[in-house]
Order: sequence, then structure tokens, then C-alpha cells
Amino acid sequence: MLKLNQVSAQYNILTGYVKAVDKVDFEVRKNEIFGIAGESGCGKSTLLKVMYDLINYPLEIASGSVEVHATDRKGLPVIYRNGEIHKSWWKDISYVPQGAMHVMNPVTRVRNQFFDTISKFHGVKNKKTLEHEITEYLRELELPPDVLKAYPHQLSGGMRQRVLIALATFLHPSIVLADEPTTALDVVVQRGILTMLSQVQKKLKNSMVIVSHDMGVHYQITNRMGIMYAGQMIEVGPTDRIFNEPQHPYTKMLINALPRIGDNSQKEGIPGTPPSLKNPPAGCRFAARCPHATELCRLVEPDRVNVGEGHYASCHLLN
Ligand SMILES: Nc1ncnc2c1ncn2[C@@H]1O[C@H](COP(=O)(O)OP(=O)(O)OP(=O)(O)O)[C@@H](O)[C@H]1O
Repeated sequence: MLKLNQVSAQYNILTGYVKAVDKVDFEVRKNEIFGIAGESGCGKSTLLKVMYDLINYPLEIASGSVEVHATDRKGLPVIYRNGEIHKSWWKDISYVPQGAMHVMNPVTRVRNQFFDTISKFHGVKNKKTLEHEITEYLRELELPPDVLKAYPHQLSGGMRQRVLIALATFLHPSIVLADEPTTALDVVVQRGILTMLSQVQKKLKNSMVIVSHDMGVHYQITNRMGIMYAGQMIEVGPTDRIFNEPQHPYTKMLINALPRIGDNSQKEGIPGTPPSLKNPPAGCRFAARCPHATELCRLVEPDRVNVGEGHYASCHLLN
């Protein structure tokens, strides 16, 4: 299980701070795929880095904490908090970053990338045994073992992404974080990646977090999801409820903008732009774009309101 307790994170830039994640508080349960959606620049990738504890300058945690709940070698419960989550990388929590090409070493064959990573985080094993285990795992995931001999540039974008997912899940981590796993891939390849992620999750019965700006991805694969707006998690709920009974005006507008079979009406985007994260406004951050905003919304930040089983949203209209 992964737990975020009122986490705020910011980029320390020369002229101030970009407050990319603001008081985010939710948990990812065992045996589920949790999606994080929201428009470009709302803080999705930063939130994933915070969850993985990949905190490098200029990013810093301003307040709050992240907890990875795992079990140690003896099967006893252990909690890794931010600052020590790196001890659980690959074994308990792994991360598939955005852009498969850029994260693989271009001059190293896939086999050696597996060996290097696994021996670094899991202790060196007999190479032959390890190669056999990797080959078997690739076969289970329906990947041709020949990919091990290839350099990353010799693989298609979809195959590179599959290899990264295989690498990230080889040690059977209980939490897998994937940042925009289908972006820049055509729809057929996208479908294959989503199917693979879903199969891996079912096999490992672990927790997966998928960041995507594409609501279609969330609809197809996630069990629960969170909607981010301007650094804040403004609504969290079961995916079917988010799509069928969205509560926050921003979520409603996101859902209404989606094309539907048989509906030929002209779809409109959400007018306006999100606020600057360098100097976010007081009150509700969506107020300037919200058709229902009142004076209260512009002045007072809304609290989270429960709107159903495991479903909550931060909006004054819900009180
Ligand atoms: N290294 C950095 N230095 C300063 N600001 C940054 C840095 N990286 C990201 N930001 C800012 O932090 C905010 C959140 O960015 P982030 O990449 O997390 O958003 P996102 O929702 O993942 O967007 P996208 O979907 O475009 O990747 C944005 O305002 C972005 O400009």
C-alpha cells in the first residue's frame, strides 16, 4: 500500500517556487490500478516522483509524508517513509518513467540493462540462472526473449515500453508507478501496453499507479482514480463513478468534453487556462474557470467533501 499524507512539493527556481504538488492526501490500495488524470502541467509527473521519492534539485518536499507499506524478508510489515523509500526501489516499489527511449541506456544491450539493474538492487546472482529467469519472465509476458540481445534503438517504441514494464516488474514489486505509459504510441500499440499492464497487475495482485492525461486510458484500465488540477487532487473515487457521477465542476467539464458514440454534438474544451503554480490564487484554484464560482470560492479554499463510498471532491458547491 502507498499512502500520501498532506504532501506538498515544489521546484526551487531562481525567482521563487513552483508549487507543483499541494497538500495531496490519498492512498493506493492493495490489488488495484489507481489512475491520476489532469491537464498538462497540473503536477502529475511531479506527484509520481514524490511517490517514488525521486527528489532531486530543484524539486523538494515542502511538507507532508509518503509511506510505502511493505513486508521485509521475514514477512513482517515494514513502512518506508520519504527519505528512505529508495531502500525499497525495484523490490517493493518500481517506476516506469515517461519516454522509454530516454530512460534506457542507448549503448547497452537490453540484457545488460536487466543485469545491471537487478544486480544493483537484488544482489548479484549466477548470470546463467538470472538470464534463464529473465527469459522465462519475458515469455510469460509474451515478449520474445530475443529482445535481450537488442540495443534500445533496434526496438519499436511499443516494444521498448514493454521491456521497461518487464524490467520494472521482474522483482514482483507490490507497487508499480507508470508515467504516461502509452503516450506517443499509436492506438493499437497503446492497447497492447494497457493489456500488458492489466495482466501484470492481475498476476502480481499488486498496486499500480498510472499517470495519463488521456481519460480513455483511465476508463479502460483503472479501478479508482484521482483528478488533479493546478497541483491539487480535487476529486478521488471509483473510476465508474468519476465517469458517471463526476462531482467537481472541473471533472464534469473533463468528462463532458469526451467524445461518445452516437453523440454528434460539438464538444468544447474548458475555457481559460490553469493558474500559475508560482503564485496560485487564494480560494479554489478552479474558480476563475468555473461557471458556478461564487465570492466564497474566490476567497476560501474548499475542504474535501465525501460524496459517496470512497468518493470525495473539494468544492464549496457540495456543502
Ligand atoms: N525542473 C523543473 N523546474 C521548475 N518547474 C518545473 C520543473 N519540472 C516541472 N515544473 C513545473 O511543475 C509543474 C508541474 O509539472 P509536471 O511535469 O509535474 O506536470 P504534468 O501534469 O506531469 O504535465 P505533463 O502532462 O505535461 O507532463 C508545471 O508548472 C511545470 O512547469
